[in-house]
Amino acid sequence: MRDRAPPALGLSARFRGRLGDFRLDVAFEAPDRGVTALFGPSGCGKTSVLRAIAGLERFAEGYFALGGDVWQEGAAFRPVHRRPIGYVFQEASLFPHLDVRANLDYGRRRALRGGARESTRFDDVVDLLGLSRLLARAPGALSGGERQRVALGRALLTQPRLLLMDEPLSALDRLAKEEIIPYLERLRDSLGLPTLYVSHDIGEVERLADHVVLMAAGRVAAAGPLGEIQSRPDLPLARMPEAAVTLAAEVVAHDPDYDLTTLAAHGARLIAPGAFGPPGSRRRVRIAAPDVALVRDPPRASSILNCPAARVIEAAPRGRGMMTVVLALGAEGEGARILARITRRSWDHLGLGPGQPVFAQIKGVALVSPSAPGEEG
Ligand SMILES: Nc1ncnc2c1ncn2[C@@H]1O[C@H](COP(=O)(O)OP(=O)(O)OP(=O)(O)O)[C@@H](O)[C@H]1O
Repeated sequence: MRDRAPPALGLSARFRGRLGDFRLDVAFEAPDRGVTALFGPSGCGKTSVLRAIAGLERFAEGYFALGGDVWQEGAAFRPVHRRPIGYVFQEASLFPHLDVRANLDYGRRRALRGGARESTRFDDVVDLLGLSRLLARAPGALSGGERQRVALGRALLTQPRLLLMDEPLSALDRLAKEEIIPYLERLRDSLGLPTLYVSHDIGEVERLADHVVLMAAGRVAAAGPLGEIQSRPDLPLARMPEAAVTLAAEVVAHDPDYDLTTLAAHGARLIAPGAFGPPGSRRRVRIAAPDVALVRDPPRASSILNCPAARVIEAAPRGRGMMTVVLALGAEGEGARILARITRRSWDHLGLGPGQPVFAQIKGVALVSPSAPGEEG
């Protein structure tokens, strides 16, 4: 009998070993839905973890299970061709002699021949990724962003149970990135396919990830829901100059006269400029730490539209003169966490400390996903 608990229903990974001089020693769990970002600086081992999960790399010690299905444990090792994964790389490697339709169909036929059940249908993938106008084109006649959408479609049609994406946007310019991200968001929101997404771009992580595995030097520094990892002052995200927290919010109403939308986040109602869809639409908003000021009493007149009640949870010094303050929204601090970046002098003058009720003057509430996927082609 092994003295290990039965595998959790999510995704569970543990790899330990060497690649040349590099030592990898990681263990993490993630939900079996949504996007989990593997985030960390260049060379910290993100790609090696993906390759290990795909079965392309075999470390001295390894364990991997998804939804109770164990792919690797001890001497047991399921070979790469028997792992139900879709792999999307930095650069799409499409067959140049096949048109887009045949490229997409290639993955689908192979999976079905291998006995996979067709749970992701061709037409649905074409629709989801806006590929219908591209089907007759040769890969050489596609833009970089279009090629990546086709590569993604091909990966989805292999009927994977896990999608692995290794910096899929890093070879694209900014405009092409902006074009493709809404498709990735749509995929995340409509398929529910567990996805491991490697990136060292915090902007991509803020937009796409639900969960984050923060890596450094071959190890896992922390893992958890995005908002939790962003708002922990002991972790590097909260220490970055552009530290921010992304919150899940629901559209409550749009005021057409002023073109302002009211959103309900956990613990506060927030107002943001623009129209974000009908009431009930779920959106992500981003609040940057340097955009948040703290006041003890609600201001009587201010141009700042958002000043929700909050409680101070904790604070950490940033350099000699600044503080990063963690707040919980809501009069009792029952809501989501956000960060404020204030001077140490303000911290002292306001007599702030853990548990203190405050009002958070939020200068900017930005929608993280401003646009729906564009027209196809
Ligand atoms: N086959 C190998 N032999 C020796 N060293 C390797 C091998 N593969 C990767 N490495 C080293 O392992 C370390 C981790 O590489 P890895 O590609 O996993 O990092 P990463 O976080 O994905 O980096 P990047 O963001 O730059 O892609 C690097 O120092 C790399 O040089």
